[in-house]
Amino acid sequence: MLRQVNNNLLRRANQNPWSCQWYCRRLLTAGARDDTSRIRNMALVAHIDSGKTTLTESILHKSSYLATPGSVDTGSTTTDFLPAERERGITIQSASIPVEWKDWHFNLIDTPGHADFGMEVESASRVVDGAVVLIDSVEGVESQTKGVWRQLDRYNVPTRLMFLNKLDRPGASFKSSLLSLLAHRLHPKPMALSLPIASFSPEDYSRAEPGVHGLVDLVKWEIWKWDDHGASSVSPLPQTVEDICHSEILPFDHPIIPHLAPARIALLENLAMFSEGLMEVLLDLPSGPSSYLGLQAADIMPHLRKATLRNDVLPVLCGSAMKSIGTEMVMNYVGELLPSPMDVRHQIEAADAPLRILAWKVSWDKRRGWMTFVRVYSGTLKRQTSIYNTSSGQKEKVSKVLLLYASEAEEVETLPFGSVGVLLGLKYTRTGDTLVGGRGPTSPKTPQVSLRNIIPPPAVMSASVIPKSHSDLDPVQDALHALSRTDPSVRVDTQEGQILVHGLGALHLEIVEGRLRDEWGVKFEFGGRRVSYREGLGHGTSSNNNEWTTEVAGKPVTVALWMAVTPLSETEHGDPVWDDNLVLGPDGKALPSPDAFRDQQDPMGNIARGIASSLSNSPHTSLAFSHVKVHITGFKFPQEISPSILAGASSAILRDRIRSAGMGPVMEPYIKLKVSVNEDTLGKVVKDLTENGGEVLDLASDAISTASGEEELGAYSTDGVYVPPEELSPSSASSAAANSAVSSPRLKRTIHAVAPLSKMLDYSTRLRALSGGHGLFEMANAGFRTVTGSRKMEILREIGRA
Ligand SMILES: Nc1nc2c(ncn2[C@@H]2O[C@H](COP(=O)(O)OP(=O)(O)OP(=O)(O)O)[C@@H](O)[C@H]2O)c(=O)[nH]1
Repeated sequence: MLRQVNNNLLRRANQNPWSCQWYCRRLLTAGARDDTSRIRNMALVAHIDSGKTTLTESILHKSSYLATPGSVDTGSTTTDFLPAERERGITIQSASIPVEWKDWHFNLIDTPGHADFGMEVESASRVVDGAVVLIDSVEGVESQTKGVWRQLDRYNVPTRLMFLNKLDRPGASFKSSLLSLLAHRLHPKPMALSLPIASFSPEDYSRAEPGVHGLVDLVKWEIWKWDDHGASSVSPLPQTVEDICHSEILPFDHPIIPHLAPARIALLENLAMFSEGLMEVLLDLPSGPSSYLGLQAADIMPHLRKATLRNDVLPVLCGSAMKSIGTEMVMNYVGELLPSPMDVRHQIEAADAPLRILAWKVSWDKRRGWMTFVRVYSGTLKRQTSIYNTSSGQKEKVSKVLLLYASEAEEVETLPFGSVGVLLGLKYTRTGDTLVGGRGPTSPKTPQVSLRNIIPPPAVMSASVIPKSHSDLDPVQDALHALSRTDPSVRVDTQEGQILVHGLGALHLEIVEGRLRDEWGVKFEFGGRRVSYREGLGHGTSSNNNEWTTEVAGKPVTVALWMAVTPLSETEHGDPVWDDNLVLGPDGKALPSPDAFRDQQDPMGNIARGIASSLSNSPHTSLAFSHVKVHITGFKFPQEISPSILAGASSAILRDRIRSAGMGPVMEPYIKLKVSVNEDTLGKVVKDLTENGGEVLDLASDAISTASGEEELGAYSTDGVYVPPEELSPSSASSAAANSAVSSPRLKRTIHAVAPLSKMLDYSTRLRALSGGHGLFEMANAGFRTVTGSRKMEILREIGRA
């Protein structure tokens, strides 16, 4: 097997851009991925444009995969290889890439930051064991930072490292970024492991130029310096402040020197709060700061690792991905602190257990056909084996197993437990399916429990797809079917003879349109875009009917289903699994989505299917429902009932209840907006927002000004010292904004607002006109809101129901 790997590597090494250095390293570490304790399955996640792809390029460069890092700005990156990604300079699909670094094998997934491609973050979050979350140090925590943070929570990925990126930018602030983690309640104990050094040249640091040229690693007690080409050098720091002043490492009067010892002492003492072992070590040290400075990293790291894995602390690193400053430190700490598959308790997971894998992404490649990205949760997957899809109930044959280096691939014989790879040859598998070894459900060797599914976020926009001619209908439908297999957040249905494609936003639909044309080559027109509205439960008295009878083979069959159907209360939240409704079983617990019931005979699964069908289509408006709570309290049906009759009866009973309650409120999707304009056009932009149903939430430029009520929280500041809560004031946070205002020729203002998505579809054109071309904006989904009476009439007219 090793020889085959080596031949592949040798062939690849002769091709661009695979460097010889990388080839040598791969030869030495080809076995690393077989040692599960050395695998780190991790994702880079963040708000749009925080620098994930740039950091990925820098990691690929530092790990010798690339001779020089590519750039998002010139469309030359490895992971953003789709034409649409290169043209727009944004990531659209997540790309996984294996990285060999020191003793570790990382499976790194670069994810998109734009909320329209949230499905990609959803599926990446499902299969990783840890994540690096980036923030732009000028902006601090942004709306989608919180979005991806919640996605990681949802898939139970507690172990994260934070990377404060873009410290080279004017207006960047390490301290404000650190404080914004607390202000937005991302984590109560962010712990800075490194400190930035703006400059080593006395002329520059005396003028306090912005930028970053070096970092101090507070754990390893060493100093990193980078030259203008991103090459690094590292030196140990002396154990006394006096020796640091007399060393050549830093100019003797460098302003950071007085902060170094307090920062390390604070780090150790704060960490000791979560580790009795480290507390004992510190108590045994002779008194005086030099004993703290002399403590070896090997004595600290096990405590830091445990505290990180338990999520007691959030390790924070910093640098500039564009200048490759801090990249090696991120890679070192990913290896040292993030969990291996063996550190995480997934459902049933072991190397010697029967094979169980999860398909977390499916994509189509003209050359290779269907490519299924999988993670092995137990056992070992071999090439040319038959596997069984517990979700679709179909057998599949694996023809090839690949490790994918973005668009390049290396063929391997096996994928061991805990690893991530790509399978060729699977014909039916969709994102979220569980695949197992063995011959099928009847075989005792086939594991019966499915892995947790991946849930697409709710669609907020749709467009009609009109085939150019009758002969184009089938190819268009096949292409849409294939596209929704690769991207489950694209949903397709037919309403009144029209094909509708639903997506997560305007950009998402634009990309869908481009992919249908370019990748599948089908001929069609895209009709007008429409936001997806929802209906809520009517306020009338609903019938108490809980029975439904039909005839089977001439005999009556009666199904009874008792349930309470109410709107969600103010304090209740919809479940994304149920498209923002809440469905509870007889035990009062949330019912899983119908897809989660793998056994077709399971009565609860068939009832769930019926409920889902009624909630997806209102008898009054044909809109899907939102914010409805269905609590099933009991059921009765003949034992030999067919699954489809039970599902149909459940659907009919709920539909009857909904119909009798009358038509409910109509809801429409809202978006959060962040608009940045010059001061002189602020008035016009705000007026336009309010005229279009928007609500301005904040005109201050930094999100931290909302940090009220953070009484019990504090943070570790630039010098690593704990900042008490009283210092978490708007003024301490606004220094970054003030800096940028001073260095900017015209005063910029940032507007935070919410607005109905339907009124913002042409916002880029509108804003360009209003701001004289100087405005910038970002959008993120803000959920569904009930509309007023007049707007309801407008919507009903738009959808042809009034
Ligand atoms: N000054 C500076 N610019 C950076 C840095 N990192 C990234 N950028 C720039 O920020 C922009 C966005 O960078 P990307 O790497 O595409 O960000 P991303 O988070 O991958 O973007 P999406 O995947 O589209 O969300 C590009 O213009 C980069 O050149 C940095 O450290 N410093």
